[in-house]
Amino acid sequence: MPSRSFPPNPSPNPNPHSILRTRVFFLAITVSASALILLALFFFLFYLWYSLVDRSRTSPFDSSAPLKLQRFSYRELKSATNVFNEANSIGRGGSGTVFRGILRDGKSVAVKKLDASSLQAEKEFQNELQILGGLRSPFVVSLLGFCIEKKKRFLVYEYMPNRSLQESLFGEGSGGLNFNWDRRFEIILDIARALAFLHLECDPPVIHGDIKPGNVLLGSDHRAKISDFGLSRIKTEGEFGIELCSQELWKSQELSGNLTAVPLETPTVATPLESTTEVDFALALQASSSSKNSKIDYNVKTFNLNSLNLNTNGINENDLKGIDAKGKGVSTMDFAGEDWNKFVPYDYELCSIDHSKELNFNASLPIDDLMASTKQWGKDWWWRQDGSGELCSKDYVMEWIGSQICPTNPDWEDEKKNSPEKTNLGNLTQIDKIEDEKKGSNFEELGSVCPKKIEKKETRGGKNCKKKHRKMQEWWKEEHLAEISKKGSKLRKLEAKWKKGFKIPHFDMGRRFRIRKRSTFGEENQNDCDPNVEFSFRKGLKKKNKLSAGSDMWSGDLFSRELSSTTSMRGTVCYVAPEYGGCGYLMEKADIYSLGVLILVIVSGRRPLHVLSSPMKLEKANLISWCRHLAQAGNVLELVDERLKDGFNKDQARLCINLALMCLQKMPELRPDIGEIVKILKGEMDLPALPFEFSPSPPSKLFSRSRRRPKSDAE
Ligand SMILES: Nc1ncnc2c1ncn2[C@@H]1O[C@H](COP(=O)(O)OP(=O)(O)OP(=O)(O)O)[C@@H](O)[C@H]1O
Repeated sequence: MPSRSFPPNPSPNPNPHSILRTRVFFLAITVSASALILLALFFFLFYLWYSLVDRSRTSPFDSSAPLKLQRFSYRELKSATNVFNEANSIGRGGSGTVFRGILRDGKSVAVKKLDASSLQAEKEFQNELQILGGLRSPFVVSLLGFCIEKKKRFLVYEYMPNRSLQESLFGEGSGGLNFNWDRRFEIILDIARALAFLHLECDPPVIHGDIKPGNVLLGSDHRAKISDFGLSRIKTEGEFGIELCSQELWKSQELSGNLTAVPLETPTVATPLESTTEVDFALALQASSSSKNSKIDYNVKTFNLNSLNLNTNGINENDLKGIDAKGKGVSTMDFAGEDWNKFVPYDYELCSIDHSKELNFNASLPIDDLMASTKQWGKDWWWRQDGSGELCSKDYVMEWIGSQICPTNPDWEDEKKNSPEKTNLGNLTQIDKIEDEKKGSNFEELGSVCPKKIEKKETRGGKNCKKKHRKMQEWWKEEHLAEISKKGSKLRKLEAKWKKGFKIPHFDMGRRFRIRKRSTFGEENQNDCDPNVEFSFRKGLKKKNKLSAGSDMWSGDLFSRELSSTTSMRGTVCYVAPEYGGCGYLMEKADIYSLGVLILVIVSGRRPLHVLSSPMKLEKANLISWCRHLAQAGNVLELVDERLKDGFNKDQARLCINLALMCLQKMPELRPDIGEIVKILKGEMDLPALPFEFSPSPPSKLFSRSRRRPKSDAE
């Protein structure tokens, strides 16, 4: 029988070779899969990094731009400016002196020599390099380069032969007369285009933060470019300061019972306000015509110099000694939480507190008490500044008048003799005359000399002084404070609570700011935090006066020019938006507010705050509130510069003024954005309807609050 063959049994012990092969196979798959995953991950991370870097390369952080800045040698700048010869000095700002220079290749440049050992200067230097250094636009002054020589810092700009708008409008031998309407309109459009570039074309957007005539420079063709990015900042992603800010305003309005029905979601395009309850028009006027003088200084983005590619730039790192490694050395603020009681929360109501109390008080006081009360007023200044950042331009005028009401003031007496009209009035401010006669005088002197003279006068004619003082106060009350003197008990309670340390919830997460007056580099005087220390803007003036001799020393704009350069100041008084400082966020709409003021200044040829020689004219002291009154009266064209006579385009002028009013709205959301502004100016878009408070026929109830003289009296 044939034997049955069976298939061979599989070996009970697997072939070790095949096992090895299988293992190697799986290992290879695992390794290659891991490698692939790692590669993919690496690629993803690289892509992420690249896209981030690439994004940061977009304007204004074009990484190549700062590198394009030329590093000048000190020697080169010395020879260009003839060793910084005074004769070549073309201007003086808050942080340094500007010289005209001619480079070896014959090119004209403006060389800004920043004040050594000044934090303000250091901050400006960093900001200009970081922000302006990366910007290229026909509407922005170009930064050509810089120079670092030990502690000295220089910035080199393209030269603008027609200097600043400030000088063109208000400077000695001002070209104001030759500044025709078309040129003014073009300048307004250029400034709007410049802001459009900053807000809309730059990614991330740049907020200038200090739009004013001094920062608008004119080229040989009188086309305008904006300059001075010392206070500017880059808007970082996810910022929503405006909404928060408005919420704060909303809250404060609710608190004071002055409700205006503007939902927080209100679209950016301005719409007429509807009133649900009675609108406190006087308060609105007061608050919106107020100026900001914030001492808060944490918001300005400072540039970390370490982030500069020092090697590429050839900057010696040793040159940068003295700068905080994190770029924070330039910050003047100390967010001290321990001194909360010293700080007051932000509220517009501060500005609307009845000043007549102080006035009445002063009027009935003997002279020495008068001085004491002035001191008291000074304290007020402190707490108004501190935290709230809110100062009213009327307050400035008030304080100024306070210092002027001194019968021994020779200018005042002289002027009285010279002018029968003024003699009758007996108590007029004479800035116009002083402007001519007192150039170079120190504003502080008036404040300090006057009280000394008062002492003498007390024996000679204290009665006289009191009488004049009272007259002045009565007049002032009648003319300017009547509308704000009728505050309800709510407001007074609020004021009382306020002084006791009552705090309104603040959106800035409880941060309060310790304000330090800066003296020299790295040196701060903590005593200045004492709220009992009298803060007067005169201090800033005195400090500044030593350095600068402005033709507008005695003008209304003296406030803005001088204060702008006061240490730890943000923005320029009269130009700075009401929300700036108190809320802490500087947003695009703050620039829009400043643009609104600037438009009015250009159209009217007046400074935003300008005390003139007669009380009738004093009604026009505050350009913004005067403009609002004209709008209510339906006569905005009265604001147009008299020097233009009839040589202006009425439609354009009306458009500009109404547009400015839109920009000057208290609520940032209600202000148009810069894209709309450019379109409106170009005639590509209609101006939205003006809010009802600017319309020619507001409810009669609102008018009843003001005892203002009829327009015919105005001149
Ligand atoms: N590029 C420039 N070309 C011509 N003149 C210039 C240039 N830059 C500045 N100036 C002149 O120098 C003056 C001072 O300029 P600067 O920027 O230092 O100060 P400011 O902007 O007027 O004041 P602040 O710095 O206090 O805001 C200007 O008003 C202008 O007349």
